[in-house]
Order: sequence, then structure tokens, then C-alpha cells
Amino acid sequence: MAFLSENWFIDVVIAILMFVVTQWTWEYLSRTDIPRIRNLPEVPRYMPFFGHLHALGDDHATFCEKWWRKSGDSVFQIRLGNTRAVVVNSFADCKKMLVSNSQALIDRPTLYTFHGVISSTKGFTIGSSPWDDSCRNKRKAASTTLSKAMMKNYYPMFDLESYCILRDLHRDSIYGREVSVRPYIQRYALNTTLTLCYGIRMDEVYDELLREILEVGSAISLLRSASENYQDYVPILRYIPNNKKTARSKELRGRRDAYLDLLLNKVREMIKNGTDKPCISAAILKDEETRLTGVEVGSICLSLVSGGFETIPGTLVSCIGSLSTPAGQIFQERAYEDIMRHHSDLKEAWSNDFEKETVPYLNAIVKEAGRYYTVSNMSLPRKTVTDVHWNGAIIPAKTMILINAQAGNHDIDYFGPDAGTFNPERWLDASPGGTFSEKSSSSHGLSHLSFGAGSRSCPGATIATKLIYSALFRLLSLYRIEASETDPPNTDYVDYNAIKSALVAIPRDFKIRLVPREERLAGEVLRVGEERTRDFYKE
Ligand code: HEM
Repeated sequence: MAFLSENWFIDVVIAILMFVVTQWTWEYLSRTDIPRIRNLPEVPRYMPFFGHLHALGDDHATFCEKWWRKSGDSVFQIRLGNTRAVVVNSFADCKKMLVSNSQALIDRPTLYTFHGVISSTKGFTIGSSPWDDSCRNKRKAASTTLSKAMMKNYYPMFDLESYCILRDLHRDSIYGREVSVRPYIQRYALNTTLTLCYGIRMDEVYDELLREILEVGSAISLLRSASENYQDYVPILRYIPNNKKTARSKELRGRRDAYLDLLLNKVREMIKNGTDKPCISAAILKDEETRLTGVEVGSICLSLVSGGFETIPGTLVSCIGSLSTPAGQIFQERAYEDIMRHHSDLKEAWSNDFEKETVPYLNAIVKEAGRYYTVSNMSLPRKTVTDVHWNGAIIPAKTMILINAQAGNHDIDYFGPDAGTFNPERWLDASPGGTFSEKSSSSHGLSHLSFGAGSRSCPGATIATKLIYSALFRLLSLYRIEASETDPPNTDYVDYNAIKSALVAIPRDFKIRLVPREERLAGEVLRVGEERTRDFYKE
């Protein structure tokens, strides 16, 4: 004590020095690509190297949604390891950020594992491409293929693929047997994009190639997730010997390259034999007015195949789950009545009218499924190309922007106090006579955030909506769907997802029973459909 008091000045200097050195070391190890943004709240308590990664856990969207509700700040900054990101939560702020700053947010960030390892051979998908001339060309080509004007060309495909769901469900659910509907919907989504890209489809639900594409695609999408792959944000982890993430990425890259080459070779073979079907890759291989390179064509096909194979099943399967519950029985009955109101001859409607999206109640179910089950809960990350002025803060160029679509889609200030409930009727006006019409406000503008918005919004939104509508039309017009008592669906908008860290939600498995509304009609329409399948293979 005596020593301390005699040298008190030196003690104080040492203490200050130690404090400064500790502070400096802490700050040094917590550095981010973009320095702290002034006048924008930051989530407190970050760790050196990792930032908020641990606090965010597996489910970033739900952590941020809760933080927004707790702090009252809808827009705040977080640290994903060495990367600073701005998270946007409320519906109004997500919309303003994406639409009012459309050009400033046109870029996408690149990640070490996905861009550096997995995509090193076949190029980036559109959704992961930074904005440049090549990305512009690819996006333009994909948007043309997926545009509203092109949809009528795909009617035979919608017809065949939605028929096949019913054909196989009819067979497998006979005698009240319970079925898990996801595999049928996965084939539906994948066959659609495979047909568009390669003119190829698979008839079996458990086809080997189909399952390989789905398995590899899901595993790769998991490696893009921040919570699954710390090495993208904590560079030091890349140098750990026997790095399992990099090894796994290389293995998946090899498997993906193999099936992409196989598909393209099949198209080459069909062109040689004169049996090819109109599709993107055949058009390019025959060099029909294209300025795209081979890698760009591969990237477009990959983007379309990977764009729909998880998002459509995630949305449609979860929607079927909600409809199968006791509360959902009312929605099913009203949808059926609305179908009958608009299509007095169901057989006729089945053969040529189901794609037209004329049944308001079905449109409302499709919209509500998209909103309630926000399958891409954090959307796809964006990156600013110029400064963005936000309520007194300047978000600099090259900052990662994360749109919390899950939070915005369940924003009670925008969707009302029942935002956390699955209710298709929020999109409808009911007349005293019991008929429904679409709310005029819901038919234009941004209904929900699940397809993103602005410069990099989802070009697949139109075809995805058509596919979900067509499948529901056919399913609900022939059957009543009932949830299994032993394996019921989980319909919580967060917990329905079995893998919280996945980029696209994977619904927990559940089973349903299908009760035919009119046995004879089901038999008749399925027989007609069978003839059309044979025609497809004959052509
Ligand atoms: C329910 C189905 C779908 C959902 C929920 C969905 C969701 C999304 C989201 C959230 C984005 C990012 C938007 C943004 O940054 O603002 C996106 C981008 C994209 N989607 Fe979809 N999508 C679906 C279906 C599809 C389908 C069927 C395709 C193709 C056939 C597709 C192709 C793409 C592509 C190519 C992009 C990248 C666009 C770009 O970066 O410029 N999507 N999608």
C-alpha cells in the first residue's frame, strides 16, 4: 500500500496504458469492413472476431425481429464477424429501403465459400452475382423467359406437372392412407425449371437424378447461410487445417458440375437426334440470336433451377399444412365454393382454364401463403453501390443490407393485430351474399416482401405464383385435405421451419389425408390427364 501511494502517478499511468492497450486490442480484433455508421443504432455486446454472430444464433431473422420489437429501432447495424451489415425490419422501412434506393442497392455481396470455392467452375447464379454487365445480361434473359407474356407458352407444362401431382397423390393416398406431400411438390417445382432450361423432366417422385439435384442444391444453399458458415465472416477460420467447410464445398461443387454437364449433354444429344424441346439451353446451343457466353447460359439455368426448387415447395407445402388444420377447413370450403362459382364445369376448367388465376379466394390463399410463410426470411443480401441517406445516418457504399422479410411480413403496424395469423381473407372483401372479391388495394403495389422489391427483386415471382395457384386449384377442386392426427403440420410462422439456419426454409415434415369430393370426377379428369402425359413423351 505504501509502495502504491509513493508511486501513485506511475500506477495511474500504467493503468491508463493497460486500459488503452486493451481497448485498442479489442477494437482492432473487432474491426469491420465498414466502420461504425454514425446516427444508426447498433446492437450492443459484440465479440472480437465474431461480432454478433453468436448472439444472432441460428435464426438471424427472428433475433432481429425481436430486437426491433424490444428496442423500437426498425433499422440498426450488426457485425457479422468482420462484416458490418444494416438490418431493416418494419414493412414500411423494407419497402422504402428497396424501392426508394433501388439503384443504390443493386449490388450483392460476395462470400468466400460460395463465390470463391463453390462457384469457381460454373460461375455465379444471378441471385449471387455482383452487379456488372454480365449480371445485367443474365438477369435480362431470365426476366424475359419468366415474363408474364411468356406464361401462355408454358400452359401445357403447368397442365402436365400439376396433373402429375394429383395422379400420384391419388394413387398413394388411396383407402385414406396418409401422405407427406413435399416430395410431390419438389418434383413439381424442379420439373418446371428443368423443362424451361433443358426441356427435360422426370416422371418419378423418387427419381435418382431429381433427388441428387435437390440434395446438392439444399446442401449448397446451407453453405451460403451466415450462421452455418462462419468462415465467410471470420477469415482466420479459413486457415484451420483440414477445413471441413471447404472440403464439403468442393465435394458439392463436383457433384453439381456433374449433373449440370449431364443435363447439357442430354440436350446436345437431343439436338443431334432432332428430339430436343424448345428450352433456354437448346436455343443457346443452336446459337439463336444470343450474346451470352457458355458460362452465362449455365449460370442462368442454374439460377432458374435453384431459384424455385426450395422456395416453391417451402411456400406451397406449408400452405397445404395450414389449409389442412381445423381452422383451414373453412378456407378450403370457401375456396371450393369460389372455384365452383367461377367454373361451373370443373372438367372443362381442369383442361384449359385453371391457369387464368380468376378465382379471388385462391388468389388470396396464394398471397397469404407467400406473406405468412416467408421462406427466404432474410431475403438475399444486398450491397450498396453509393451512399444511402437514412434518417440522419449515411450508410456508405459497399455496406451489406439485410432485409428482414419475415419481420416486415408480420408487422402488426402494417398488417394489423392478426399479422401473426394465417388468414387469406385479409386480402378479400366479402359481400353480404357471401361472395368474395379481391380488395382493390391488394391488387397493385407491393403485397408482401417475400419476393423482395426494387432492382434485384425476384424475376420468378409470376411463374411461382402461377405454379402455386395451379396446384391449389387442382388439389382443392378434387379433394378436401385433412391433417394427420399423429403427424400434424406445424403452422407457426417461425417454427414451421425445420432448419433455422437455412437460406430457404425447409418445412417440418407432416402428413395429410385426401378425401375426394366426387370420386367419379376425380377418376375422369385424371384419365384425361393420363392421355396428355403420353402425348408429352410421344412428341
Ligand atoms: C415462392 C417462390 C419464390 C420466392 C419466395 C422467391 C424469393 C426470392 C427473393 C426474396 C429474392 C431476392 C429478392 C431481392 O433481393 O429483392 C429472389 C431472387 C431471385 N429469384 Fe426468386 N423466389 C421464388 C421463386 C423463384 C423462381 C421459381 C425462380 C426461377 C424460375 C426464381 C428466380 C430468382 C432469381 C434468378 C433471383 C435473383 C434476382 C437477382 O439477383 O437479380 N425465384 N427470389
